[in-house]
Amino acid sequence: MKKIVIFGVGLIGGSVALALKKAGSAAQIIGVGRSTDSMQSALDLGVIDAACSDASQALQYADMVLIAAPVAQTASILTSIKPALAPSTVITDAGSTKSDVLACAQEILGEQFNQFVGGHPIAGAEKSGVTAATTDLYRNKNVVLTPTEATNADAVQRVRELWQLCGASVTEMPAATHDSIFAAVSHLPHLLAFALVDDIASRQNAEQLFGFAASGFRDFTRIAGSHPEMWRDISLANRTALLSEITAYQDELSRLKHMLEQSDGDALHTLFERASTARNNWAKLRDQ
Ligand SMILES: NC(=O)c1ccc[n+]([C@@H]2O[C@H](COP(=O)([O-])OP(=O)(O)OC[C@H]3O[C@@H](n4cnc5c(N)ncnc54)[C@H](O)[C@@H]3O)[C@@H](O)[C@H]2O)c1
Ligand SMILES: O=C(O)C(=O)C[C@]1(C(=O)O)C=C[C@@H](O)C=C1
Repeated sequence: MKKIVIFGVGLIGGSVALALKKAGSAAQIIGVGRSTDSMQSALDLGVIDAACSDASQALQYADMVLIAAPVAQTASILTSIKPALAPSTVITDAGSTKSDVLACAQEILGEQFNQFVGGHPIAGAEKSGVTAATTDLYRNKNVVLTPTEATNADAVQRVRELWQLCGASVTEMPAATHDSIFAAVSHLPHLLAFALVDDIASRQNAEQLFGFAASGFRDFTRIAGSHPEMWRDISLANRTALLSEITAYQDELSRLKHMLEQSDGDALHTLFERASTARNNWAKLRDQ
């Protein structure tokens, strides 16, 4: 790869750039951003080789385009790319939702939709911006690709190689499967953390409550410090799957509430034991 253009040089896009540099890739890395300040930071930190404010100019001789901006920005970015998109350029993205991104790519790219490979690195943080980017963010992490029947196999292979160069393992699945999985294990947990912190913060004695909150609260709510725009976009894009997950969680809470109302210690113990075993098994497998 000789040239990659990254739209959105924040935590995710910046970490791809740093990982490519660490892997010794000779690719020229061009950043296209929304704010001149963040592009200047990306240049100052040596994350990108050059910043460009004109999409057509940035795309000249590009082998690959990576969109790493909030998912609701996908349409305007693809629209800006389309007039200058050569048949040999592969476009991919890092968005946390996939059905919306693919629908948007199909509509905007038309016949060139076969050059688009949906992607999602399953790695991140509650921090955002290029200053949070790290070289090893993707090392030993999963990346999901969501090619369709229309997707060019060579394009998929090139995106696979990009993430492998960043140290990740690549899996493929349909976009709808992706969105239902991540509604359950990523999007719902973020909403729960935001909701809990918002509830505590809006109480009259919030200062007192926060004053005594400790590591349990910190672990449960770390992700409530995440980027509001990013999570607004994810929530709306994956609204249907997320609504089902909220209902399932409300049902579980209702069962728990009933056990408490009945002072049913056996039922509570059984539930906690089941959850504790599942959580510990998951952590063991993950840390292997
Ligand atoms: N943060 C995570 O944990 C995580 C993990 C996996 C995937 N993602 C996905 O990756 C994408 C980027 O997230 P992030 O955490 O890097 O966010 P970020 O806020 O750190 O970076 C996003 C960057 O995109 C820029 N941007 C916004 N609109 C743009 C536009 N129209 N054109 C060009 N640049 C634009 C912003 O200025 C910012 O620099 C999102 O789609 C998110 O869903 C995030
Ligand atoms: O570690 C975090 O802070 C994250 O939220 C990362 C996380 C997640 O695991 O839910 C968040 C969103 C992404 O799309 C992928 C990963």
